Amino acid sequence: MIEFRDVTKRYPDGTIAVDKLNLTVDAGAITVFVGPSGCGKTTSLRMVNRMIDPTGGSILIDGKDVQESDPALLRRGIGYVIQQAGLFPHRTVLDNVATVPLLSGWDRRKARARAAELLATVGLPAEMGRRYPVQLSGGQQQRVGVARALAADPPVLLMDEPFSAVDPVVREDLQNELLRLQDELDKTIIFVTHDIDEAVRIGEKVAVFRKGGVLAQYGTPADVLRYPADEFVASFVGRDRGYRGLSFLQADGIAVDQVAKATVGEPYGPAAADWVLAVDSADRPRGWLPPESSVDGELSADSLVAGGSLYTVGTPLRGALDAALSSPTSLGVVVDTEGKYVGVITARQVLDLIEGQPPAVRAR
Ligand SMILES: Nc1ncnc2c1ncn2[C@@H]1O[C@H](COP(=O)(O)OP(=O)(O)OP(=O)(O)O)[C@@H](O)[C@H]1O
Repeated sequence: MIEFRDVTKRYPDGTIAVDKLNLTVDAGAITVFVGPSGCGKTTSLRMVNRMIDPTGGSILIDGKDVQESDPALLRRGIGYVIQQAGLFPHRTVLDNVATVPLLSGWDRRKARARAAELLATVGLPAEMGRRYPVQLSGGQQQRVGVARALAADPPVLLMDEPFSAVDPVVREDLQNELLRLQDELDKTIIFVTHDIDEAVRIGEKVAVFRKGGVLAQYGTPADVLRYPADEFVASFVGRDRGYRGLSFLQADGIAVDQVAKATVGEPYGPAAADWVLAVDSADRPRGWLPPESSVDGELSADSLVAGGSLYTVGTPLRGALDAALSSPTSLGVVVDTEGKYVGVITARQVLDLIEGQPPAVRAR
C-alpha cells in the first residue's frame, strides 16, 4: 500500500505541481493517475521513488516514509517504466533486462537466466535477447522496458505513460499483456496516462488530476464515468462516458431470443421468409443466410452474409451492444465461452438491461 499524505511539490520557480495530495494506492492493484498535461501526474509518481522529493507532506510505502530510505536502495525495490522504454542503447536486450539484478549483486549467469525468463514472460522470443534496442519495434521495446522493471521482482511498479508512443493496436496489445501479467504478479502499480480510455481500461482505481496538481476525483472507473465529481471530471471523461461505462457492466443471466438456424455442410430445406443463422457442426455461428434464399443441396459458407461481432456471455455489455449494432440483421449473436450459439439479442434489450443495472458494477 502506498499512502500520499498531504503531499505538496513546489518547484523552485514557484510552480505548484502537486497540491496537498491525499490518496491511498491499494496493494496488488493497478491505480491510474490520469489528467491533462501539466497537472502533476509525473511529479506525483516520481516522488514515490524519490526521483523528486516533496516540499511538504510524506509518502509511505507499507507504512514506511520513503524519505527515510536511501534513494538508490529504494529504487531497486520499485520497478520504473517510462515512455519509449528508456533502454540503454549500447547494451543488448538481455543485458538491459539483467541490469537491476546485476546491480543487486547477482552473478552474471543467474541475472541473464532471469532476464531470459522475463523476456518469455512479456511475450518476446529468446533470440531477441541478443539484439540491441534499436533493432526492435516500439512495442517490443516497451515489452523489454516492462521486463527490465520486473527483473528484481519489485513489489511496486511505477509506469509513466509507458504505452503512449506506440500505435493504438500495439497499445491495446500491451495493455492486455499488462493485465494478463498483473493477474499473475499482483504488483502494486501506479500507471500515469493522459488517456482516459486507457485509464478506465486498465485501472482498478483511477485518480483524476486537474491543473495545479489537485486531485479532482478518486474511485473505480465505473464511479468516475457514472458519477463524475464535478464539471471538470465530466468534461475530461467526455460526452460518451455512458458508452464507456458499458465496459463495466456485465449481464448476468442475459435474456436472449432464438432464431431459425441451419448448419453449414448439411442439406438445407425450403427458403425461409426471415434471416437464418448459419452455424458449423459444433454450433458455432458462421454468418447469416438472407431471407428467401434458396439453396441447392447442402448449405455452403459461400451463400452467407458475414455476421457482426459475437457477444460472449459473462463479458461486459459493451460487447452485446456492439454485436447488435454490427449485425446485418440487427440481432446480436450471443455465444457461450466455447463460442457455441446461445441466442440473439437486440440493442433495445441491451439498453433495457443497462437501465436496470445497479451502478458501479465492475466487470474485470
Ligand atoms: N523542474 C521543474 N521546474 C519547474 N516546474 C516544473 C518542473 N517539472 C515540472 N514542472 C511543472 O509542474 C507541473 C506538473 O508537471 P508534471 O510533469 O508533473 O505534469 P504531468 O501531469 O505529468 O504532465 P504531462 O502529462 O505533460 O507529462 C507543470 O506545470 C510543469 O510545468
